[in-house]
Amino acid sequence: MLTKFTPWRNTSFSSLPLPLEIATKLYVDSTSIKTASSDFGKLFQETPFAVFYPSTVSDIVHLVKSSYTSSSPFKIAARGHGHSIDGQAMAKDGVVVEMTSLSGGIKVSWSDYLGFYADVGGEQLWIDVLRTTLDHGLAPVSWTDYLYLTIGGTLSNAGISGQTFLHGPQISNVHELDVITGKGDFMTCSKNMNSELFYGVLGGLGQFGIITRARIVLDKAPTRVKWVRMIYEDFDIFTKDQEHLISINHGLNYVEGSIIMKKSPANNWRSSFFSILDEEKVNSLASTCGVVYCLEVVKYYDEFSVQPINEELDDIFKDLSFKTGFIFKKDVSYVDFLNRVRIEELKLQCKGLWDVPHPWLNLFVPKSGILEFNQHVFVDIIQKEAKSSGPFLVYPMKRTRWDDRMSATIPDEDEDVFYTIGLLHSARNTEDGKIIDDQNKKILNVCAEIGIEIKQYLPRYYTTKEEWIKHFGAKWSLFEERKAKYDPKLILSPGQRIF
Ligand SMILES: Cc1cc2nc3c(=O)[nH]c(=O)nc-3n(C[C@H](O)[C@H](O)[C@H](O)COP(=O)(O)OP(=O)(O)OC[C@H]3O[C@@H](n4cnc5c(N)ncnc54)[C@H](O)[C@@H]3O)c2cc1C
Repeated sequence: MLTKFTPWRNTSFSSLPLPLEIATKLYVDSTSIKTASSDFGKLFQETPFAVFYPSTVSDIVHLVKSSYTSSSPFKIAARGHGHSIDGQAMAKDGVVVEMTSLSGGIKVSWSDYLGFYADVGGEQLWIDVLRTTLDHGLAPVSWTDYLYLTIGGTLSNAGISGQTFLHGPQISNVHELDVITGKGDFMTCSKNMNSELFYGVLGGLGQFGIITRARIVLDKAPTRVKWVRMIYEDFDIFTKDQEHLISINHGLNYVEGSIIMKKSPANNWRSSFFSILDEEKVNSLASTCGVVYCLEVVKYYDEFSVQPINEELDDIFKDLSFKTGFIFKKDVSYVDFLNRVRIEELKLQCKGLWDVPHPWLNLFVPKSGILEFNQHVFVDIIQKEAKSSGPFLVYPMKRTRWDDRMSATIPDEDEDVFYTIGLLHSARNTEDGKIIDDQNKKILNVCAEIGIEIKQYLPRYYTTKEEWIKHFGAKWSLFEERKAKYDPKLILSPGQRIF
């Protein structure tokens, strides 16, 4: 049965014939609209016409088909956990699909061909994937630092963390996807089936379809981790050691790094790793030096294993050149390590400091430009201007772990190594947020002036089509072709502001 959904605000919807079961899942109440008009960034607002709460995947198929077949198609944005920075999951005057109202579940299986894998609803949070797979002694291999993000949200970008150098980003660890295209077609895709859609969607910023299921690679889960941080005074030596660590076989499971300076102390909302005394020691060195660099590594192990884990680590660390006396070790459960940011989030939430503006800048920097980046950005801008306490991340990854057929873009350079930078600012208020945003733009300009060919990760500062074309580089024409094929009416993920 068809019904006319009669909205109170937008006449373009009033003539839309929607099946009754779809119309009744569209909400225009102030709470739904307010949530869908805002995100983690707290910098940007865009009001949708309605919010859609699907119960099934076919509800979304009907919704997208209704838009696609309409003479005046409306925009549709899948919203995962809304942890974007400025409106990427919003749809001005369109419909926001609250993916988390689905319950696609998490199912662990095994096949001769794939080994262990999990079929996971696109709306699921990574923390729930972790908990469910651990019940089977298994876990995904590639993570983000924070686990309260959805499968669909991170696979639309890349999904990176300290494991990326070893396993590639999360998009490199997917066997298969179910996707609803911008025409409302439900398609299963993989490397061997509808492969163009598969590669397009992974890192595709939501432009080609809505992910409703992902088949994710699993491996045996460890139970514990050795978690170690080392301090460096010299950026060149710090990055050489990082690159050495990601080059050795059978070495570490996780390699990251960060910048510590007076205004950006050793403990921050990413984790309270250091004890009070150790933190004082590191912060005091940072005050003296102006800026120091913190290498962060992890080695997984099993509590019942006979493997001599400490000796193994000592063997790896003997080749490193961190400052003598500045190595700090912890031994924690695998879950506590992976879920480390949540612990800090809850503390900040109690103090009212989590729901504040987050003018983040995430970049991929070619290896050839990383030393200059340190001088011109970390030292000359971040340290001198001291506008926020960060945290500020810097760690290397390997090009060979990324699949160039996917939409995600990384720096164009022959070197296998490139760096990820995360300037994860929190601002006290909107005014501060704007000041930090201006600093981010200055950083982008400085990189352009000195010729560092960066790529924005979680891109948010492109305002023209030319900038997007430059961002995708050689991939742009394929990106455009895929858009014309899978979302010809430009319905999906308008908040990315590409088309
Ligand atoms: C505290 C914090 C820590 C973070 N740490 C990391 C990190 O370590 N590594 C990392 O890589 N990223 C990290 N991020 C960034 C994060 O991965 C992205 O912002 C991601 O998009 C957020 O997921 P979400 O579910 O909130 O997506 P949303 O913000 O809801 O959506 C993001 C984009 O994906 C689209 N989308 C959402 N669901 C789907 C779907 N099912 N199908 C198709 N498109 C969809 C949306 O339309 C939108 O364009 C972090 C973010 C936060 C807030």
